[in-house]
Amino acid sequence: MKIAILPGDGIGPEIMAQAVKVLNVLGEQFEMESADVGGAGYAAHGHPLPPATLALAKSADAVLFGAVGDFKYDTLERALRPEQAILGLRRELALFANLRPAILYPELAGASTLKPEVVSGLDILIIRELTGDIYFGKPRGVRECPDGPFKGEREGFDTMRYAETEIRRIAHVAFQAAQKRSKRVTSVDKANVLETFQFWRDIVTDVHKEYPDIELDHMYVDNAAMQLVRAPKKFDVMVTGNMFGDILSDCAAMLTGSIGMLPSASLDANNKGLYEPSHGSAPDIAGKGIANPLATILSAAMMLRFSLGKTEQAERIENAVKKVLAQGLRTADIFEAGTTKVGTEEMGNAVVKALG
Ligand SMILES: NC(=O)c1ccc[n+]([C@@H]2O[C@H](COP(=O)([O-])OP(=O)(O)OC[C@H]3O[C@@H](n4cnc5c(N)ncnc54)[C@H](O)[C@@H]3O)[C@@H](O)[C@H]2O)c1
Ligand SMILES: CC(C)[C@H](C(=O)O)[C@@H](O)C(=O)O
Ligand SMILES: [Mg+2]
Repeated sequence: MKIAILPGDGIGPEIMAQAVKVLNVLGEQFEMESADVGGAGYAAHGHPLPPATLALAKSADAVLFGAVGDFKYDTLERALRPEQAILGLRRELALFANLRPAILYPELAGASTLKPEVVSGLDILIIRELTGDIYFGKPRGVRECPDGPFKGEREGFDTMRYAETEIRRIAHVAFQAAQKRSKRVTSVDKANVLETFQFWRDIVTDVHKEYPDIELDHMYVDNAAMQLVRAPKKFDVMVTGNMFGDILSDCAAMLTGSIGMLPSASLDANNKGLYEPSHGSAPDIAGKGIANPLATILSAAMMLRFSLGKTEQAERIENAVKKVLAQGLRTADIFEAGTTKVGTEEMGNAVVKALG
C-alpha cells in the first residue's frame, strides 16, 4: 500500500515526522513516498503543487498531508500561494467529503475554554462539502463596479454556487454517517438570505426522504455558531457547505481543547482520501518543537480506517493517544496545571511507546 507523505510548511514537517514514526512501527508494509507541497513546493519547484507531487498523490492509495502556508508568500499571485496546493489536491482528487470529528477526550475537559460540563462527552462529526461553494465558484476577481452606489470603483467579488449533484452526494454522506451514529443530522445553511443555501436546504430535505430512520433539522449558520459554544452536545452530525464548514470546524476544534487535536479525512466517492489535521502551518510556533502532533497522528488513524482497511491499526493508534493523555502528557496548547508539558517529538515518542 502506497502512502503519499506531503509535510508542507511551518509545523507541517514537525508533526508529520511524528505520524510517520507511528506508521512505521505498526508492523505493516507501507510504501511511503514524500514530496514537496505548498511553500516548500514553490521554493523547490516554482509551484505550490508541483506536477510530480500531484502525480504521487494520484498514484497513492492515500495521502497524508501536514499543512501549508507561510505569510512570506502572501504577496504572491494567488495561483502560486501555498494554499493553492491543498485546494488543488481537493479539486484534482475530487475530495468532496470532508469529515472533521470533534471529540473531547475526558482528560482534556479542563483544557477547553468552555466549562467542563458543557463539553464533557462531546462527540460530534462535522461534514463539510469540500469542492464547491464560494471557494471554487467562478467568476471571481477584482473589477470595475458595474452598478449601484459604488459604480465605477474597484470591487472584489466571488461566486457562491452549488450544483444539485454536489448537494445530493454530500447529503448522502451525512445521512449514511448518521446511520452509524445517533441518527441525527443538522444541516447548516443560510437559507434566509442566500439563494444557494435555500437550494441546499431544499435538496437536503429531498434526499432525507430516502433516510426515514434519520432525524433531520436545519439551522442557520449564525445560530449554529452560537449553539456550538452554548450547547455543543446537542449536535451529532452537522453537514454544511465549504465555507461555513471551514469556520464551524475551527470553532468546534476549541471545544476539544485545541485545534491541535482535530483530525480530518477528505474523501472521494470511492473512499480514496487525503488526511490532514484541520489546523494550518502555525507559523507563530514553527521550528520551536512545541506543536501538538496528535491531530496529524489521529488523521493517520483515520487514513488506516477509511482508505486502507486497517481498522484494528486505527484503533491501536487512537487507544495509544488516549493512553498518553491519561499519562498526563500535554503539549503546550493543551497544558494545564498538574500535567506534564512535552514537546512535539516527545509526544510522538510517547504515542509510539503506548501502541503496545
Ligand atoms: N490545510 C492547511 O494546510 C491549512 C489550514 C488552515 C490554515 N492554513 C494556513 O496556515 C497559515 C497559518 O494560518 P492561521 O494562523 O490562520 O491558522 P493555524 O491553524 O495555522 O494557527 C492558528 C493558531 O492555532 C495554533 N495551532 C495550530 N495548529 C497547532 C498545533 N498543532 N499545535 C499547537 N498549536 C497549534 C497556532 O499556533 C495559531 O496560534 C496560513 O498561511 C493559512 O492559510 C493551512
Ligand atoms: C488553507 C485553507 C485553504 C483551508 C480551507 O479554507 O479549506 C484551511 O483553512 C482548512 O480548513 O483546511
Ligand atoms: Mg480552515
